[in-house]
Amino acid sequence: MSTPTPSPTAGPAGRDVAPVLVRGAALLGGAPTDLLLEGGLVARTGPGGTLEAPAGAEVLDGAGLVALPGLVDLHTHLREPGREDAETVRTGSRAAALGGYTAVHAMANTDPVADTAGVVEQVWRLGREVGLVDVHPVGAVTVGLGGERLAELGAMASSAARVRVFSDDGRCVADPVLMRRALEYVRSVDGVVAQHAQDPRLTEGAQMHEGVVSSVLGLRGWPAVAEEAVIARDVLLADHVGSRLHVCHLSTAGSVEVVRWAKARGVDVTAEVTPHHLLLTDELVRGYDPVYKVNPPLRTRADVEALREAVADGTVDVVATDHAPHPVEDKDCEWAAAAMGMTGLETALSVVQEALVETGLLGWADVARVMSQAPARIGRLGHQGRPLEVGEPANLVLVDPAARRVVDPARHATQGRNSPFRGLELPGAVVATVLRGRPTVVGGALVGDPDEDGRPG
Ligand SMILES: NC(=O)N[C@@H](CC(=O)O)C(=O)O
Repeated sequence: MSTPTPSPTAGPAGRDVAPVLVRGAALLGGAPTDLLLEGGLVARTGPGGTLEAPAGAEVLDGAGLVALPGLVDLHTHLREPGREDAETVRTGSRAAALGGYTAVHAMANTDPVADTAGVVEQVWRLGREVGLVDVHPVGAVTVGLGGERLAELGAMASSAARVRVFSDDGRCVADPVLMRRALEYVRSVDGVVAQHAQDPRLTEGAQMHEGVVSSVLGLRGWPAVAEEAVIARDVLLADHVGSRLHVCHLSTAGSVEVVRWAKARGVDVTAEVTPHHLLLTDELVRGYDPVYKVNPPLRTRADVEALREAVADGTVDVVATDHAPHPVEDKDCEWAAAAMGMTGLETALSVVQEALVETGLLGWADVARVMSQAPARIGRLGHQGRPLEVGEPANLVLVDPAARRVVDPARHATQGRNSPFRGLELPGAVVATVLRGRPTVVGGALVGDPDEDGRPG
């Protein structure tokens, strides 16, 4: 048994919460197991139906449910500070808990940009105040995401927020010299640069994937090579300077090939794919509905198949949401004017079940690997993504794999209504989420989440 690293965001949940007995949930999809959670930790485990509930314990019936470690998102846009009309740390945290997450990485493209210790500490503190998930701010690589000067990476790393993931996401760190310096710099704090791989010159004015559909629609295309060329450059740079690189939202079959080649060569690179790139294709753009407008764009069926295979064979390490909520007025407009981005926190697990579990590509233990363990390891979160064993932090999600539901964004906790899965029937439902021994979601609904007026949720 290893000792978990103390959590930098160990909030109010923990020692002072009542014990919880999870009864008979299939651990990682395996045998029914009882889990007694006490003092924020897994205190005891046993075969299903063998553990007694201590006095005052809350009992969660796990019959028919799968228990996984709490999900960790490596790529969430929470919009606060600056675009609280799109999302806040509170509304995004609610969506995350309902989606089965116990930690999220909040991207830096806020206003002001999270490029100083002050801004990352503000976001981190807001996350603690809400207390539904651990909010780990991502620090910008360059000042103002401007791509010209390195931001205060060291100050953000040594701040209370303990930033380990740095990204200009939404923009690419296009300058190779800056990218090289950033890679060299993060090494000293055991950090990682998460690159949004998009050559800006090859994608000027691009509106969708460059291919048959873009030619038919007459929309400016976004060639696959604009992503693949940057990934190829960056894995070579990371190799050259001996640093850790993470590639955000891989979207093409060619990107998979480049990452596979780099891993075979021993480059310290990890990669993520989004749920939408595992399920949807550019054919959907034919209706000009901006709900399908996203960066990187939806690609072809062949790309979707390659991405699924890449998750199955470990070339892609992580499924990350790229949850990007936008106000209705920024999405309900003509295609060319619409903002790019899709919500994802409340549907990610269901999409992964649909695209990867029901297709036989992943088992539940693999889902735990790509949605919890690997993202926690990449973000250096010692207290998340841990096995559900005695002495480990009690972060977990209970999923009902037999449930089916039609996605209705109006019922989502995120402020964003821009779900590309709306109207689709998807498998699986999050029944309960537990953060450090305290249930945040029970029966598919939030518990103990005070609203803006302080009333219990
Ligand atoms: N993924 C998206 O389509 N949008 C992201 C940033 C981005 O453009 O990557 C957002 O912040 O809205």
